[in-house]
Amino acid sequence: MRDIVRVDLAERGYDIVIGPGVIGEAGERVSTLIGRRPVIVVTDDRVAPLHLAALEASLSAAGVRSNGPAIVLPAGEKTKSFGQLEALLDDILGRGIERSTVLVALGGGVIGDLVGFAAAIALRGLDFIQVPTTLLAQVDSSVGGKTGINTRHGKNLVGSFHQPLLVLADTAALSTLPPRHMLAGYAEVVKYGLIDDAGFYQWLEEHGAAVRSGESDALVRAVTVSCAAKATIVGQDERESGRRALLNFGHTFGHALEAAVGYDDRLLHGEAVALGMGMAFDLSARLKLCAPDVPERVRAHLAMIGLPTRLGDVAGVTWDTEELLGHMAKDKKVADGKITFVLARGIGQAFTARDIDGHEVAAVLDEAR
Ligand SMILES: NC(=O)c1ccc[n+]([C@@H]2O[C@H](COP(=O)([O-])OP(=O)(O)OC[C@H]3O[C@@H](n4cnc5c(N)ncnc54)[C@H](O)[C@@H]3O)[C@@H](O)[C@H]2O)c1
Ligand SMILES: O=C(O)C(=O)C[C@@H](O)[C@H](O)[C@H](O)COP(=O)(O)O
Ligand SMILES: [Zn+2]
Repeated sequence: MRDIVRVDLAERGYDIVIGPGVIGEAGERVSTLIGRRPVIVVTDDRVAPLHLAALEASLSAAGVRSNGPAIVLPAGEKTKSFGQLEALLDDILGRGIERSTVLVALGGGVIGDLVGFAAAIALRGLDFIQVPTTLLAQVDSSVGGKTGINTRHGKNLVGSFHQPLLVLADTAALSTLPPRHMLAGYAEVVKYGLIDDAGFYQWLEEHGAAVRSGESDALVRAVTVSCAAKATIVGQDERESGRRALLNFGHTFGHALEAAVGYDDRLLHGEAVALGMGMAFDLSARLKLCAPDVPERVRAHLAMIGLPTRLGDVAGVTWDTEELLGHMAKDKKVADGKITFVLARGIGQAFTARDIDGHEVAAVLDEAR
């Protein structure tokens, strides 16, 4: 028996299949869904030696047709770029594909976001399947249809909403994930507890170490609860006109931090989110929206797990508050020149707010060092 979470979006609805060994079932599940349509698998050069053969063997054993060999891109955040998008489209289109072609994204959030965007625009829309291999991708990026790339102006500023046909989250594939990336994914897991599920947050305070170390039952539960939380929100607000903005908790600060670092390995997305969630609670406490001890309760948990909680924890970066404020002003949630913040009245009680005093935001950035 597998955990299966349904993303309920009428004709764009799909299943997320979760559990150890799901990649071994990929062939049967994909073949049932797409029949004789051809696939092109896209992955990165760290995932390819670890998990590509198993996926290809499963697809081939089930008779899934392939339109040429897998495309292997460089690993890392810098691959979410115009240059890599162009190279990917060039390779796909050079194969003389038809609209029946289905792209299969095997990898973390970088591959999923890039391949999803390529699928959205190639021939004005191909179907795609997500096979997420990082914790972050299994609990967050493979679900919900946000696809895109970074630009020199900021994070994810070019992209589209394009839902996958299916998500196959093989929790056993996380056994090869470096610990730092496991932790980065854990930040997005905690996010679901912090935004609207205090019971899940409390469970994480007790079982977070088991999730982090990859204990199968804890991991499957964390991935399933996270996917169910995201599926519910996406089902209510697919294009982020309201409630979906809660999934951006910690991201207004976090994306600015990533932009300031320049998307290199000094700061991973999940690490930026961990820092940003602490700051979102700091801002909430400064504005007397939540009790003053909540930011430290959250930081204590994130730090116990091993995530950064202060800007000083990020080695080799000098932070400039004015620069960070400039990046925050380019957030996609800016409307009428004002940033929409996701704040919280307590754990599990996030909400969106506007007209926040810029001096308070600057003070939070200054004090988070
Ligand atoms: N679309 C969304 O809703 C959404 C949500 C959250 C994050 N994101 C985006 O996701 C990206 C981050 O994704 P990520 O954290 O998965 O990073 P990533 O894709 O860069 O993967 C992290 C690293 O782990 C390697 N890797 C992947 N799977 C592995 C495995 N099983 N074993 C060993 N190594 C493995 C990768 O090659 C890479 O080096 C960011 O660009 C972020 O903006 C998107
Ligand atoms: O799915 C969403 O909605 C999210 O906000 C999930 C985030 O974790 C993710 O990082 C997302 O890519 C951020 O989106 P953006 O619209 O702020 O770029
Ligand atoms: Zn995120």
